[in-house]
Amino acid sequence: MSLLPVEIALERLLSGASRRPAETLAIAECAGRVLAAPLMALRTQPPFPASAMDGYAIRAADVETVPVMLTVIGQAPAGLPFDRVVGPGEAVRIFTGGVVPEGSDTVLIQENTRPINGHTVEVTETVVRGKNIRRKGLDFEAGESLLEAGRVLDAAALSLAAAANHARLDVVSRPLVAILATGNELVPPGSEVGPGQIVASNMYGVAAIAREAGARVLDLGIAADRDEAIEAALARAVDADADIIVTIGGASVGDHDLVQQALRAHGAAIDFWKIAMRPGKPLMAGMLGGRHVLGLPGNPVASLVCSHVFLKPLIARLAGRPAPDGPVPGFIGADLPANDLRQDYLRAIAVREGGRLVARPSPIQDSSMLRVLADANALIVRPPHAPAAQAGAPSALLMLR
Ligand SMILES: Nc1nc2c(c(=O)[nH]1)N[C@H]1C(S)=C(S)[C@@H](COP(=O)(O)OP(=O)(O)OC[C@H]3O[C@@H](n4cnc5c(N)ncnc54)[C@H](O)[C@@H]3O)O[C@H]1N2
Ligand code: MOO
Repeated sequence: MSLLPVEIALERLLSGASRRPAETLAIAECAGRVLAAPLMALRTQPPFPASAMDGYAIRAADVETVPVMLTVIGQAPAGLPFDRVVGPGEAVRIFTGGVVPEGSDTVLIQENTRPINGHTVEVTETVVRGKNIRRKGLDFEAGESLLEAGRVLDAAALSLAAAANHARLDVVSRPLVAILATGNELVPPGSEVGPGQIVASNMYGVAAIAREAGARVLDLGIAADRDEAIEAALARAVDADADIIVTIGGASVGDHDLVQQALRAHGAAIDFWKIAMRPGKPLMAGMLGGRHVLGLPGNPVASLVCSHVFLKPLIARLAGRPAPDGPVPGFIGADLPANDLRQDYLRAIAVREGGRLVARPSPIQDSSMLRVLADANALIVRPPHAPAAQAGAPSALLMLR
């Protein structure tokens, strides 16, 4: 049986994925969202020559020789411009953010002056012309492009957008990921668990990965291993206009693995099934009327590893976000046997040792073991047919946290 290499599967998955349309939101709602269009400045900042310090607006020529007395002719606090021209021998008391009045060319910090009375100030230090003035447009000019489309709206980007006078922003709308668990044996967490039953756990981890990647999530609950049950859940996903339908379980070859059959019956075209990876071999992908379908294997670790490797980049593509971080270079902390045809994702604990990131794999790599995955902070990525390797050998590491 031929298994599709991970890279080719990912390429095929992403080749059919494009960015969702934009929506306009109040700026207060935009933290962490992605700009859908370049952002232009609606105003100039600062909009006037502004004082950077508390002190006096003066003419530099007047203080070439110090000490010298100047006549204080008024005040310019922030928000209240002084409306007369500063002449020779004159000063205006100014505060940080105040408009530098016409006629003055410099702001002298108040620490270098000594007020004599309300109308006279003694200047004790000379100052370079232009000092402590933020020129008009120092930060940006009206009409300038400030942020690129695709920029994730972090703290600085949001404040910049607000400073440029945008109350609403065009952002990429978030994809909706509908998640369906399948299996007769599954019961929700907190249930009385009967004989042979298993607590459904995967949905929570998959949903967390989806949200973190920038998606909204619709929980379709648990469907029994019956065509009608699975199809009814698929119909709900279509009604909700999900961009990605994720199924969990029923992806393999057993008599009760009905997901692929139900998907086809519902009109889905399956693009690929079975990947050269461990865990995650039975992963399938396809399209259902313009929606992406990702069939994750049921084994808990397989479903989460596949979500990191496939679901995250797919969501990023739809959400207009940069591709998630790929593996980083590191080293293995234990001897590893030669690998077979499946790319391995070994659960490991990576630590920094003398500037090197060294990952020690868990001795048991069973794809049912969530505790091992929760303890791990990295996956050692071993390519297909990698030869046996000794502790200290380099290896790619996909960091989980
Ligand atoms: N003859 C073969 N058998 C299997 C193969 C194979 O190639 N040939 N592949 C194995 C691999 S690899 C995997 S992975 C599993 C996955 O198969 P399914 O996707 O069909 O998963 P299920 O059979 O439905 O479940 C497997 C396992 O996981 C538990 N499970 C399922 N859903 C959840 C959930 N939402 N939360 C928690 N646990 C879940 C389920 O109870 C089973 O124990 O197939 C191998 N078999
Ligand atoms: O590869 Mo399956 O994905 O867990 O055992």
